Amino acid sequence: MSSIISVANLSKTYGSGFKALKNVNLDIKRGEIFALLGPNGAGKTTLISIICGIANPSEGKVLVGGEDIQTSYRKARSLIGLVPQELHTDAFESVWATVSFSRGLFGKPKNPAHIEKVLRDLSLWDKKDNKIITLSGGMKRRVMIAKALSHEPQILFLDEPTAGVDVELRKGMWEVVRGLQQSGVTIILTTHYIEEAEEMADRIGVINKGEIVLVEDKATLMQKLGKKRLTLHLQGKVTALPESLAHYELDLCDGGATLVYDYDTKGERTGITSLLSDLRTAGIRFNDLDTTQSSLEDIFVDLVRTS
Ligand SMILES: Nc1ncnc2c1ncn2[C@@H]1O[C@H](COP(=O)(O)OP(=O)(O)OP(=O)(O)O)[C@@H](O)[C@H]1O
Repeated sequence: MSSIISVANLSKTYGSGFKALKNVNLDIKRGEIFALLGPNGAGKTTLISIICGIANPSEGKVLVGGEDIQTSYRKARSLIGLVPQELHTDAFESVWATVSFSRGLFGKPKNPAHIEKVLRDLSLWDKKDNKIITLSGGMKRRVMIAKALSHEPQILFLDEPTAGVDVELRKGMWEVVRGLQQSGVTIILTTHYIEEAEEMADRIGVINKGEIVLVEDKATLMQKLGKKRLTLHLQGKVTALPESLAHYELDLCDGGATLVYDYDTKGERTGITSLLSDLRTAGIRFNDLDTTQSSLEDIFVDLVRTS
């Protein structure tokens, strides 16, 4: 997959002297869903604003579809649709007028067939004549996406697309975003919901204190950084573990009814085979066992803490 966005050596120092971005390098592949994760104040909005040409970098370069966002702003910007967190629009306008107006801002000729397609894709067609003020919160968010898609961009930025919406609406939004990807749009989303990144993203980038601390395929990330936990359900309760098992750093839980062993999936050896053999030697038997993989949330918290 080729890069549709290329960010090189990007830094941003605000007038206050605060360094919000420090030498960021990032490539976004055409057609992917990329999730940018980071705690509050990490620099997500600053990064997106620079890529979209809303803010100027202090150093570095951004290419969008091969166009420099500073020297070829109009061309680069026309490739991007930006869905901000808040809807800035006239509450008394109709859905159709609002979305058509957004297209006009990019100097594109009228294309009612495209606007109709966007509204149908977002299940807003039957609301096209409704005033924005009469729409539910979920519909308003979809209007924001429709506005961002009105000028046929190849890239869509979604800044916290599902912040504060209920679980059902969130899942509906995920469907919409997947559909957009299938239609060929590259999607970059910022989110505080780890579950959202886990569910949606092809790749994940983690930003912390203005630095990109990790960019990885989601599946590789989960595998590489994920720890696994083996839980053994013991036949009888055990009050203390023999010295011979000390190096496994086992935890006795549930009043001695279960034994928990954390192991690294990265390691050449998990230690499971020898653990089971040593348990047998120690006379500790179990009825059942299960393993669980650490979630992206565990990985993220670890990364942000240690970086
Ligand atoms: N205009 C500005 N002048 C000075 N500092 C700023 C300005 N805008 C943002 N900052 C600072 O830069 C840092 C990064 O802000 P940014 O909004 O990019 O973070 P974020 O990752 O988007 O956070 P959030 O998740 O809370 O939206 C913050 O510490 C913020 O206070």
